[in-house]
Amino acid sequence: MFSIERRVRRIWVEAKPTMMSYTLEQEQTTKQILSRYPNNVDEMARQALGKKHWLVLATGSSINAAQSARYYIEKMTGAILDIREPFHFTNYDQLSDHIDYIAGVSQSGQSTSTIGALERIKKESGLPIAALSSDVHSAMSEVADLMVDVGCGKERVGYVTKGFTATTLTLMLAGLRIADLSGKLSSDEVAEQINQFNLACSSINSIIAKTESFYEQFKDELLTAPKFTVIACGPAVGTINEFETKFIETVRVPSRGVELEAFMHGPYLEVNQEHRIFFVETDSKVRDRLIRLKQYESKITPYTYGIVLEASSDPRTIGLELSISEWIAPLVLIVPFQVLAYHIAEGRGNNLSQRIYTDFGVAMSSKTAPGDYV
Ligand SMILES: O=P(O)(O)OC[C@H]1O[C@](O)(CO)[C@@H](O)[C@@H]1O
Repeated sequence: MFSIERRVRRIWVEAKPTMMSYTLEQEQTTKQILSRYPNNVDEMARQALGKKHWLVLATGSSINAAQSARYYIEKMTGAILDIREPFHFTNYDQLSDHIDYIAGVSQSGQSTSTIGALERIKKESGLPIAALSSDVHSAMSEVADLMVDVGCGKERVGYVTKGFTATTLTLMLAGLRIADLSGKLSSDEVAEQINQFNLACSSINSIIAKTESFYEQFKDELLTAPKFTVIACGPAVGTINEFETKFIETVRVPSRGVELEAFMHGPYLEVNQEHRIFFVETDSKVRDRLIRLKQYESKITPYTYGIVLEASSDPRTIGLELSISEWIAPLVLIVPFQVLAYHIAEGRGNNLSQRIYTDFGVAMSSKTAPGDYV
């Protein structure tokens, strides 16, 4: 295989993008988004300044991105983020009086459930509505007061990767800008946050390279897996939800992301010696509990693996060698799972360039228009 740098350079001459070529674009795309701070999120930050209770509506990878950014935004702003599935919200939920800010997130801007939820809110309230998308002229723009460009351009494959990191980063930066404007952070503290984002974005190609060598080493175990489980806690719960989405879309074997403590109340009972379990560790205050669980499960199945932020000498663990907080970590913790999803799927013979169920979005009216896919 060519080096990551050479593969990144080749993307621009390849006619047809793939999930992997978009994965390889992420370092450059996230660096560009970061370089546009604060202008890219300034309007949203001013709109949301002082708001205490956000309702965030999104589905698929977009809700996973919102969950990945949630704790960072909450820490930065002091606001509470109530993140919900829009279809369920529209048909069953009440619009609480406590809500004072609305954010809809749809990378395509074409998910009818997200647009429908925003339409309901517009009809029932005068709450300010921001919509984040990679297409600011998409159907979602008709209902939003403010369109926020997540800055990655259209992603023309069904299994999004760069749209996920771009959305997560844009949301996090909006949180940072609010902290900056409100005076919650000093200019030195803002610079320290930017520095951590820089470290994270600049590490993406090296995370891809590390994951590919991990994959080569454990290929046989990964390709024959009957089931994947990933366990994490805190902000990394957004990561494991996106792992689940990505593996189900591409690898297509049972895959589940489970929050640490939730795993101990039912899911532990199904573990057998064939299960493949990943543990995602950050500098969490409950990290010891995660490590204890990993030790316990490693006695039941030999197929346990780790992802940690620091370096690791354990071959079964991908050490990202990255000094960033657990709040920012979800921006890049997803990258190993994107790379594994692609290689395991292709290795199992799922040709991801061959689209399937192409009539689904139109048949079920889940999108306003057929996907603009290659
Ligand atoms: O972020 P969007 O464009 O609303 O899409 C939500 C989800 O729907 C899909 O497009 C599938 O219909 C996923 O790829 C995506 O994660």
